[in-house]
Amino acid sequence: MREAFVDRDILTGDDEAGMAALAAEVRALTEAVVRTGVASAEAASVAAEVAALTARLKATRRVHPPYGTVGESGMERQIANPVTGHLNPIAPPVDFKVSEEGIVRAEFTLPTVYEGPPTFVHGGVSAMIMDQVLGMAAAATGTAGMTATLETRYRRPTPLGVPLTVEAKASRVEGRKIYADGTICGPDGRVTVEASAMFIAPQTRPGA
Ligand SMILES: CCCCCCCCCCCCCCCC(=O)SCCNC(=O)CCNC(=O)[C@H](O)C(C)(C)COP(=O)(O)OP(=O)(O)OC[C@H]1O[C@@H](n2cnc3c(N)ncnc32)[C@H](O)[C@@H]1OP(=O)(O)O
Repeated sequence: MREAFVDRDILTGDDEAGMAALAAEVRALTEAVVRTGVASAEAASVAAEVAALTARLKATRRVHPPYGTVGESGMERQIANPVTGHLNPIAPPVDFKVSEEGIVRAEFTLPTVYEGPPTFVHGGVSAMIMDQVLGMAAAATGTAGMTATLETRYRRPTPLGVPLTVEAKASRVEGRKIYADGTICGPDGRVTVEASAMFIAPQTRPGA
């Protein structure tokens, strides 16, 4: 456990930018895959090319995904995070800002690859984004924790392909427990998802 938190390569500058550019292309590839109308022979041909590219990347392999340098808020180092990580092709990615008041906020748009019900965002994807924003709001209190509970209330379907806003703030800290609430809103400002979570700070901070 300790090793997983500590032994990380740190990427900076051109190295981080180069990997982020690769992830962006793979993200575009993923969206192209779910929407392509090419015939099966062309799909098979592309699959062979992608397999060759995968083999090139696997030629050198890190034990764990790398970290970036710690940014202003101290939350940006997980550059392979599945919500915020610019190095992770499955991350939208969502770029959060943390205000001095501890409000964590972002605007983002989700493409077709995140579809659940037709034309709408998959509920599990919304929950993942809420877990992240609520966890960051908890961490903004100065005490980061592991998600112990996460309750999502889906008020309306969340549309794909249009600008959404997500926002969260911690409501209280009770010993090792940090409580936070947040929302996702559609372009009309109406709430589509509400969520509340409780985080528990580890007894011994991982890596400490
Ligand atoms: C500015 C700073 C920069 C920092 C920079 C980094 C920040 C960057 C932010 C990233 C944001 C990422 C956001 C995603 C975060 C995940 O996704 S975490 C992954 C999902 N969560 C997990 O895997 C957690 C798995 N569970 C566990 O590891 C352990 O059960 C926990 C949650 C750590 C608690 O274990 P524990 O410390 O042994 O807890 P324990 O001592 O038994 O109980 C303590 C208290 O909590 C209660 N409790 C324990 N578990 C639960 C539960 N599940 N439900 C309700 N109550 C519970 C107990 O009843 C007890 O209550 P009291 O008796 O004290 O009233």
